[in-house]
Amino acid sequence: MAPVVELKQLTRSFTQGGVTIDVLRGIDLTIMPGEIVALLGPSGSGKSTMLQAVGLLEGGFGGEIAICGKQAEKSNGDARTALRRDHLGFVYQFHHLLPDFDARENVVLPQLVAGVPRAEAEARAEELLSALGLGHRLTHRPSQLSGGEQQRVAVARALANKPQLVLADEPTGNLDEVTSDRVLEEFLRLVRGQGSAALIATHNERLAARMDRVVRLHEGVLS
Ligand SMILES: Nc1ncnc2c1ncn2[C@@H]1O[C@H](COP(=O)(O)OP(=O)(O)OP(=O)(O)O)[C@@H](O)[C@H]1O
Repeated sequence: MAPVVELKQLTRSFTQGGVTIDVLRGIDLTIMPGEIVALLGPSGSGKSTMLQAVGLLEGGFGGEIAICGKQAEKSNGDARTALRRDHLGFVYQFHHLLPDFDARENVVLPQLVAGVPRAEAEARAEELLSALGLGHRLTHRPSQLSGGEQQRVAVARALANKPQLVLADEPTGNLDEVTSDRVLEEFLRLVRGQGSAALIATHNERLAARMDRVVRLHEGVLS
C-alpha cells in the first residue's frame, strides 16, 4: 500500500528584508493510510508552512512531496488541483465557510465540484452534519451559527468527499476547552470511521496524545 504522504528532505526558506530564515531544514515524514498524526511545535516553528506544502497550496519548497504515491512537487497547477480535489480535505483554524450559503450547501458544494450528483451530495451532507450534532442547523448560514458549530460545518466539509488525507491546522484553536474537546472528538471519530489519514497541527499536547502518532517540529526538523 502506498503511503498517503511521503516527504523527503522537504525544505523552505523565506527572505524578508534581506534576512533569510530556513523554516524547514530537511523534513522526512511518511504517513500510511488511516494513520492519524499530530504535528506539534511552538508558535513560528513552521507547522502551517509544512501543512501548506503537503496540501499543495504553495510552491517554493525543496525536496520531494508524494501524495498517494504521486510525485507532486514538480507537477503543474492542474495536476496539483486534481490531487487536492481527489485526495485531500482541509480544516483551517478559521473556518473559511462561504458566508452566503447555508451549512448544508457548504458541505454539498465540494461534492458537486468532484462530480457527485446533487441528491447524493445532499444526503451525505445531512448524514455528516447530523453525525456532528447539527441536524437541526442545516439551513443556518455561518453567521447564524456559534463558533463551535461553524467549526463542525468545516469538519463536515473537509470529510465530504471521503479524502484519503485530512489536513488540519489548529482545527479547534479558536474554541473554548470544552467545545474544542467535543469538536476534536467528533472529528477523530469520523476520520477513523471512514478510514482517512490525518495530519493535525496543534500546540496542545493533551489533544495530540489522542492521536496515533506525534511528530515534533523544532528548529526546522522533525523528531
Ligand atoms: N510568506 C512568508 N514570508 C516570510 N516569512 C514567513 C512567511 N510564511 C511564514 N513565514 C515565517 O515562517 C515561520 C514559520 O511560520 P508558520 O506559520 O509555518 O509557523 P507555525 O508553527 O504554524 O506557527 P503558529 O503555531 O503560530 O501558527 C515564521 O517565523 C514566519 O514568520
